Amino acid sequence: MPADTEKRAAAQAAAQLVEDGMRVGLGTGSTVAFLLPALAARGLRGLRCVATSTATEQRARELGLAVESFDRLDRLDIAIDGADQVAPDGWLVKGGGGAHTREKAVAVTADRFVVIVHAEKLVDAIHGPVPLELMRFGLPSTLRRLGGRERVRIREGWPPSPDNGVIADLEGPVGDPAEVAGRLAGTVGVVDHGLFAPELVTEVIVAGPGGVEHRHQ
Ligand SMILES: O=C(CO)[C@H](O)[C@H](O)COP(=O)(O)O
Repeated sequence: MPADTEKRAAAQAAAQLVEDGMRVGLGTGSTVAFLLPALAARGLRGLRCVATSTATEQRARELGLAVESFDRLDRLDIAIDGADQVAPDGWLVKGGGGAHTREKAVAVTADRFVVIVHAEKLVDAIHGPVPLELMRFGLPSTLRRLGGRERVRIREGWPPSPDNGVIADLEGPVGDPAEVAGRLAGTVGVVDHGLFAPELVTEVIVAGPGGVEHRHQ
């Protein structure tokens, strides 16, 4: 199956998990772009959605999905999002689209966090680049404490948007994701990082040449 066919298949499977009246977190990216029409096509009643990026919000609204501010909801029934890497131990890398801080905030709010990927996202072990969101204030200091510019590459052509701070990537091997995630979380100036721990994830839906597989964590 070509990647887009697989992305669509994973997205359609996830759309089936949503029921009338649910509060739904909508992720960001090209796989989620297939989720939004699949969800809209279900014609569910009383959905209340929050979006992890302005791009997702705009597209969801165009499709007639009711998107509200995340300021108004403190619990979600389900959140559905893509990923850049999925490791066998359940660790994820997210943030290829620079939305990982919002995506994590939405994921932790949901009773059920469902990840939708095509088979190429499966990796043997988590590796760099790991997306970062950094405060603009004191950026040189944060970069130095993270290991300098050989270790952290600021994404070119990503000016600060209403959605994000400074988006960068931590390069090189990751080793133990839990250790790296802890170190990044403890680094002043790092808003958040794209490592998602297995405990955050309820289910990964993987679409590959053999069909769609639901992996429960
Ligand atoms: O984390 C993300 C955006 O910040 C995306 O979910 C991730 O990059 C996967 O994107 P795609 O579905 O386009 O491969």
